[in-house]
This record gives sequence, structure tokens and C-alpha cells, in this order.
Amino acid sequence: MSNEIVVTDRITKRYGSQTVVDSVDLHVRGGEVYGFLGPNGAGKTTTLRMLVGLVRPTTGSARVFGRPPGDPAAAARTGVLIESPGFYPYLSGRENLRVLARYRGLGERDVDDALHRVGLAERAADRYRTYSLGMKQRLGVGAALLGEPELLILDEPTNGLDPAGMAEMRVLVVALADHGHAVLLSSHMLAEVQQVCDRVGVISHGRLVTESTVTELRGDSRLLLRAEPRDRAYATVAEFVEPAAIGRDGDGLVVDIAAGRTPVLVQRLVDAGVDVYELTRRERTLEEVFFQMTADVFESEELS
Ligand SMILES: Nc1ncnc2c1ncn2[C@@H]1O[C@H](COP(=O)(O)OP(=O)(O)OP(=O)(O)O)[C@@H](O)[C@H]1O
Repeated sequence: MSNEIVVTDRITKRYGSQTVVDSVDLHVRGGEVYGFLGPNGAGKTTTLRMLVGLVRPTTGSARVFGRPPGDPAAAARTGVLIESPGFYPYLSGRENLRVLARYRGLGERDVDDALHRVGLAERAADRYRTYSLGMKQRLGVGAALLGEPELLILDEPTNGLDPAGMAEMRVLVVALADHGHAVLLSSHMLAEVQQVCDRVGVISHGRLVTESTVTELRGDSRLLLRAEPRDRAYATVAEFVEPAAIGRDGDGLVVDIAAGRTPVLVQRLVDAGVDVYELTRRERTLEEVFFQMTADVFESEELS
């Protein structure tokens, strides 16, 4: 696709005998929010570091804006937050961004814009060390935003944040995308990614398990049905779909059925004299999909 601004071709990184990134093909398009998803240690950071030229691939290659990683023309169009940018604790947020802006030949206007965009304009004069973790992360995004890059690469931007901080970061990522930036963000927080990303790449043990839209990945949603009499409802549904596609949820049935077939099923139920009390579509979460696709066991706190 011509709109692809990040493309990797079987990119691989080995450390000694350990292959930490294994033949990964990523495709990030202009203007989209792309979630690079996987558990701790899956190879996300190493992949992102290869994209910006901080780590050299063992084999395979990457192109960012059609250029090799680290190429100045690509770097000028890319803002990066991988690990903390090492801000000075005794300087204010504004002074910290000024230092970075000066280094990159940018002016006060760029600093103002970045502070404003990450919601730190009011606290810009306060020392960095007085910032909350959420504010520190947002200043990191602000640093990546200096010079208005077309692509932002954010490694685990919600790491360590409390729910309020995560919500703020989510709002910020959506606002950045609305403003025309493509965002490539990594995360092990599935619920987070689901809410903000257009497409996701799922990595597990260094291998890309899938790359698709969140909607495609979740596939057809399931139908929750509450109807009486229950045995007749079950029998009618069982004539319509495979028994394996029928589950139970309390006093209801959960039916794996394409949305387009729902009206016919309802008609059959009515014809069979079944009273339908509730009919709701229940979407699969990215978590459910992910568990089906990988054998990885996530820590329960990582799933919230
Ligand atoms: N410089 C290095 N030398 C040796 N092994 C490394 C090096 N950098 C990363 N690794 C290993 O590569 C694997 C993948 O690490 P990476 O940081 O890319 O994963 P990740 O998906 O970003 O995980 P996390 O969310 O924990 O940061 C890990 O097993 C890690 O120990």
C-alpha cells in the first residue's frame, strides 16, 4: 500500500543464541493509530528501537518514510518516546523542552505548541520533579511532538500510570491522530489499545502473530439471548447453528452467529412460539481474541 510509512521486511534481532525479534513484517499507514501489542519481553521495544536506528537488525530490514532507520530525512518526520527522555529534574517542563528544541534548531513557538498539545501549558513553569507520573509521560510525548512530526513512536506510553493517567493518555493519543499524526504505540494493556487503535500488530515471543484492524481481529460478535421456554429456545437455536456455537450465560444463551443471520433466527424463535425477552450483541474483547491466539499467560493486573 502506497500510504505505508513504516514497513519492515522480515526484520530479525538475535542476541547470542536468543532470537528476540523473529522475521517481523509490520505495516503502519499514514494517519492511523497502530497498536503494537504483546506481553512483556515479546520484543516490542527491540522492534521499535530498530525502526529508529537505535538497534541494528541482525537480518531483514525496515523503511520509515521510504528511508532506512536513522536516516536524517526519516528522523525529521518522526517523533520518538522510547524510554524516558532523561529530563532535568530541577528545570521546568518548558525549560526542558527548550533544551531539546534548541538542540534540534526549533524555536519557542514549537515549545509552546507542544506544551499546549499535551495539556501542560498551565504547569509549564513548574519544575519537572514536581510533576506527577502522568505529567512526566505527557512531557515525554511533548518532546516527541516538537517540530510536528508526521509519525509518533511511543513505547508503552501508559506504563505505570493510574487509571486517570491512562485515560488522559488515551484522550491525548486520539487528539494527536485527529490532528493528522500517525501514532505507533506499543502496549501490553489490551483494553487500552482496543479503545484507541485503528489497527494492531500482535507480537508474541518475537513473532508477529497477526496484523489487522481491531474490528477484524474481534471478528463476529456473539448474541446473548434470553427467551422462554428455555428448552424450546435452545432446541430452536440448535437447529440453526452448530452445538459448539451455543454457550450458556446464567439463564441465557450465548450464540456465535453472524450479525446478518440474526433476523432469521429471531423469526424461527417466534415461529416456534418462543418469547424473546432479551437479544443483545456481545462483542469479543481484544483480550479474548489475544488469549485464543497466543499461549502466553498475562498477569491478571495487566488485563485491567
Ligand atoms: N541488549 C540486549 N541484550 C540481550 N537481550 C536483550 C537486549 N535487549 C532486549 N533483550 C531481550 O529481548 C527480549 C525482548 O525484549 P523487549 O524489551 O524488546 O521486549 P518488550 O516486548 O518491549 O517487553 P517490555 O514490555 O517488558 O519492555 C527480552 O527477553 C530481553 O531480555
